[in-house]
Amino acid sequence: MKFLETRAEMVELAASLFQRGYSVGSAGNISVRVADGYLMTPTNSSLGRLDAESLSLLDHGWNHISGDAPSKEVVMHRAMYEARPDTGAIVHLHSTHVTALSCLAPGTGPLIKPHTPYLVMRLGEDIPLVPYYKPGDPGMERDIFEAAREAKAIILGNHGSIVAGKSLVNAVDSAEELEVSAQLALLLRGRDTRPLTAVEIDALVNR
Ligand SMILES: O=C(O)[C@@H](O)C(=O)COP(=O)(O)O
Ligand SMILES: [Zn+2]
Repeated sequence: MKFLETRAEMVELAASLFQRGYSVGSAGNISVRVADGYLMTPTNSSLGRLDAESLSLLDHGWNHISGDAPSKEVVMHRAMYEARPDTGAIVHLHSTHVTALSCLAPGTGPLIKPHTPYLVMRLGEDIPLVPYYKPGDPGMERDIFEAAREAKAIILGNHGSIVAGKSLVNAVDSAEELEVSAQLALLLRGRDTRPLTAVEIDALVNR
């Protein structure tokens, strides 16, 4: 996809997420891999009101080249691209149900169990949790890298989610699926449920 089309797609999909309540205020950020490096949402920008020409452009070494100053979460995005080299775009959200799950006291099992096939097909069987870091803290780099090697979606303790995709459309679709799965997990909490079996999961993952 050409550079101008990529910028336009970022503005359009970010606005769509915002309009449907997946982000509010200036929460969340998005990056997309481009020929010269990475396009990223500027810090303190609203996903609902991005300006294509103000998007931050960073080179392959994540140095700021043009546009407004990038999101404070450069290190978080960088760690995920490094852990998953096939990543074309990353979406970080504070969507309500994922964030609610991320604030629960740590338990023994996974926050989101594999109850539905679409979750497993899109995001795999396990969604890891990385413990709380202050937003923008470069200290999270190792934890994000390790978690991202195992999964394309991560729950950020007391914060939200970060999701990688091969393309921006793919990352947005997956972030939406994660949010709905978190909502289901909260609805099912404390109930006797039937997660998919190992055989059923295998048939989805290896289909
Ligand atoms: O939660 C935070 O502060 C950041 O992770 C965030 O979502 C928005 O930060 P910027 O992208 O720097 O605006
Ligand atoms: Zn955030």
